[in-house]
Amino acid sequence: MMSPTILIVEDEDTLRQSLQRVLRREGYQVDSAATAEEGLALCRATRYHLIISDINLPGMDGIEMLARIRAMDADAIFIITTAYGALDSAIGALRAGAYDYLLKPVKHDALRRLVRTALAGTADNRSDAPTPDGFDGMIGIDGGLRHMAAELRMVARSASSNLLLLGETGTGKGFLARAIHAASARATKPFMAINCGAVPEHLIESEMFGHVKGAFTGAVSDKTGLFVAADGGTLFLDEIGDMPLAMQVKLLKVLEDGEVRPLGGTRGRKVDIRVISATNKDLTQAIAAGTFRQDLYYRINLFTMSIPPLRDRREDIPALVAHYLARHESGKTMSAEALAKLQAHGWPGNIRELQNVVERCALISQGEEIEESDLPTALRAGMNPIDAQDRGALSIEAYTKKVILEHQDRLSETELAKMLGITRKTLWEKRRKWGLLR
Ligand SMILES: Nc1ncnc2c1ncn2[C@@H]1O[C@H](COP(=O)(O)OP(=O)(O)OP(=O)(O)O)[C@@H](O)[C@H]1O
Repeated sequence: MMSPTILIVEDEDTLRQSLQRVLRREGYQVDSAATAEEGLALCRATRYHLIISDINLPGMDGIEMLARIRAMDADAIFIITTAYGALDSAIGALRAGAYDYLLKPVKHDALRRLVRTALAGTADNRSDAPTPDGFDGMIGIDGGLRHMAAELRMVARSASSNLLLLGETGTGKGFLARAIHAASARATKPFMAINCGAVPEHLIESEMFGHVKGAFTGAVSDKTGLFVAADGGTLFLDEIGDMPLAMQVKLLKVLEDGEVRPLGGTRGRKVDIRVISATNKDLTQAIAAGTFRQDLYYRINLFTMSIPPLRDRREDIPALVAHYLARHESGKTMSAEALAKLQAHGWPGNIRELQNVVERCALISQGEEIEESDLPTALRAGMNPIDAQDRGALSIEAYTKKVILEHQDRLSETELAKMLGITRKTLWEKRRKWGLLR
């Protein structure tokens, strides 16, 4: 079998030569060019499987060259090299169809690995067969998440860019992180997760980086940290906004160096990790308030994706309900009236809340069909209605008044107070102020 052909376009002589040497040693046929114009000329004569190019070149830049080569050969795979400070242009390259990017200074290990993954299955028989798409079965990918579909595929393809997922609680940030991992070239390697808000501060460091025996009281044996356990794969940092500042500094250092050292250990270890972080906090506000480091923020969010709350993707509710009912294996279905109620609900707890409601209904309903009367009281009573989202337009006071007037006939004072998130005493005081005492 003919070995794959690679073209390197790099204006820095020593770098170009070293990249060429590393890849030749791997058995590839490698040509090189010092400018985009020269690279284009070579591409007219030879079809390369893979092109590795710097973005910043004298004359025509790497992205322009990418577009021109693409026009001649739609199958060529591009890897872009870029300095950390110019990551924006790497994102531009990914959007223009580059397979992935490598940060300068290019690490030989990372280069070998990425080239191998990029060429896997393409060597010598570049086919038109579509690659399997890890998102095909995901609920909402053709519905309320369809605006994210293209971006998701791009993010999965670029297996090394760190990603930040934003969304309210229960919108599926953890679910999406897993899906992205599973659809990426890292799929055969581990996916590890940690909730930065749930692990006590003094344990986070050893959870993430591990420790050696005797590092602190209670460290009775060596412990492997998540970074090492996830090597080659994906690390999911949930609630990153809750990470203590001291830990943020340490995390930043690991992300910069690609090396972790266990607590009490003397030697570092290289790791290759994609970090997917998630938060329901406004990190820019946290940065302004001094509780989140800006430099870490830049490291973790090469890409940002916002997952819409369930109330903004009501079209997905029937499919989600069907999914959770099928999983319950009771054969029960949801009546049209009950489904209508579910679609009118505001779902402050998003998909997780929906899942709980459906599972509970499947358990308690008597008949084959889940009726409106099987739904939780709060939901039937129209608490947290979908139009609660309009409250943003009202002042809190006006909203509170509206809720009291709308619901006081069928709710007790305790239920009303709970719905408004205030105490009964506060509710009474507001009633008195507005002359609404019962
Ligand atoms: N597209 C989807 N299809 C099916 N189930 C989903 C989908 N998205 C999320 N879920 C389910 O919804 C539940 C909540 O998702 P997940 O735990 O990922 O939310 P989250 O945003 O990470 O929440 P939190 O911020 O509270 O940790 C999970 O049980 C998950 O399996």
